[in-house]
Amino acid sequence: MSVQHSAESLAGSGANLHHPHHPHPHHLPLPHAHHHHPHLPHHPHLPHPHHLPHPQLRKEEDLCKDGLGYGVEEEEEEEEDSEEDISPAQDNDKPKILLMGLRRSGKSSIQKVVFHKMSPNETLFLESTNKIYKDDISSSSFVHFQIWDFPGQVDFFDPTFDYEMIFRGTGALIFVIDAQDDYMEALGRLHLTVSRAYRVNPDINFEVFVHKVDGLSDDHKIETQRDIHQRANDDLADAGLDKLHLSFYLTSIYDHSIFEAFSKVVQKLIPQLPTLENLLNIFISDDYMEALGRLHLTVSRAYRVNPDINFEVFVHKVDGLSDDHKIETQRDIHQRANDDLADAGLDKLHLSFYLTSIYDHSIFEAFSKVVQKLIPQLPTLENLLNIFISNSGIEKAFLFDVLSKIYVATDSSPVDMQSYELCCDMIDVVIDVSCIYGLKEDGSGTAYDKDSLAIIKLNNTTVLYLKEVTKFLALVCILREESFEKKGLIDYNFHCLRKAIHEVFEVTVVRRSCLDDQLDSPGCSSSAVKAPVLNGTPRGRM
Ligand SMILES: Nc1nc2c(ncn2[C@@H]2O[C@H](COP(=O)(O)OP(=O)(O)OP(=O)(O)O)[C@@H](O)[C@H]2O)c(=O)[nH]1
Repeated sequence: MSVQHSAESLAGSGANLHHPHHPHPHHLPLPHAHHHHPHLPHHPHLPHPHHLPHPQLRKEEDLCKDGLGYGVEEEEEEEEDSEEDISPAQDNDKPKILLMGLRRSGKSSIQKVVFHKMSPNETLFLESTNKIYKDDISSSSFVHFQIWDFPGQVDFFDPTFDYEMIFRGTGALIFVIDAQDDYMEALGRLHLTVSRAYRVNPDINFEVFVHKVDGLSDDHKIETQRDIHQRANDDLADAGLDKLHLSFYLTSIYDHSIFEAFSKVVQKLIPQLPTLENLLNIFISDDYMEALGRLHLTVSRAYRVNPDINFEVFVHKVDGLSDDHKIETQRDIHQRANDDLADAGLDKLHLSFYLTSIYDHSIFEAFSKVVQKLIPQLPTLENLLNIFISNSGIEKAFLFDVLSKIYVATDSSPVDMQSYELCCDMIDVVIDVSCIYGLKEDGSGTAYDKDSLAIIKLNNTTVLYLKEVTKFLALVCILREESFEKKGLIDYNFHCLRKAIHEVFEVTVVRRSCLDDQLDSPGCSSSAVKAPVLNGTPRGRM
């Protein structure tokens, strides 16, 4: 099928094309869509409830003396033993985190996404909270604490609302401000809330989440945070509360920022944190020490049997490390592994290192490089792509394996991660749309075939162009809008490129079938074959 996106329908989608780190807020789950992205990671710093039993949600004694709306949300999942768990003494042992802010600012969404595995899109259907909702995270998380989600319309002047009692046992107060809305009212409310809370308990950590920033441009985000920061602190200074410290975070449930912000809030409540950090450092180094021993054993043995193997080391799961820590870890592993090889007299054995994570594109990038080393036709493909782009006014061209999204070849200009990600996203969009709208009524047909073609114009005068090359490969290019005016030329050049790529692979087929014939003859060692079986061409024996 062919997927021809009109400029209008996708203009403005910009770089928001389903980036794994920035899923589009309105990207609702689509039926039959094949998403090849990794799902959003759960923040590495915070033990995530996914792996743990569902948190116990408890009904507790009403906080107000009568039913004026500040009672505790009743939960159907009440546990039998909840009575004994909810003794005030135990309550007091656990730090309490309050979630406050105006109505619809996103408090319940934050709590559900971070602690209850709710997908961000599902929060669109959350109903307004009208009672204080207490969520005990103790049974589901390493860190014991309670989150109290307040209804937006909480009224401090209501005599039935015992805010003194609440603030006395509070470790952190998170005030959520909707950055997509007019925030003047929220600022007034923030001031009222924190000043009252501070007078009752000056030890509370005051945390301000400038929330829903997914809807704002980068500049706008910074400007909003600066403005809110300034105004909130001015209000405090005017009230003589200069000592009251507010921390600010830009957050959104549609990316990692909410996990990151919550991690910081929780970390401040853990007195053992410095000790924990030290322990973790030791554990990490302990861990890879054993792995290094294993690596050495494996590669040295393999090398002795077949010195032609490419040895590729993935320093993996680096999403949990800071940038500095990543580099340092890679450097250290590199150094130690090579020292071990030198000690064993194996200086000639070359190891390549990659920092990888399944939660971003690094794993695809690394695999692309690994696979490229195994493609004997690579220099030819690279040359062909160079000729193609220079004659067609194209900035960057990738030859992608559609299924795995690894690129088997690209022109010789440097690869920047953003362009690569953009092209990966385009493949996902095309395959998703084809799966949903491109198959025949009876479900037959394939999402990717010889007619597959897509053109997406972004709002920054960039054009993405995808076209089928072989049954498994697609050409994905990035070009400027001006260059796209010569579409006829691009199409013609593409036609020549496609033909040339087919020829390259056909030659290989012929060579391989000769080789196979030789291998079939007795006395031939299969270790002579280094090139992998390639599905470069739709025809022939591969
Ligand atoms: N774009 C965007 N929308 C969000 C985000 N967080 C929450 N929302 C949306 O904001 C709306 C209100 O969210 P709620 O969590 O119900 O807000 P609340 O503060 O608990 O509201 P009350 O219970 O009335 O106090 C929902 O439609 C959410 O989908 C965010 O990070 N980005």
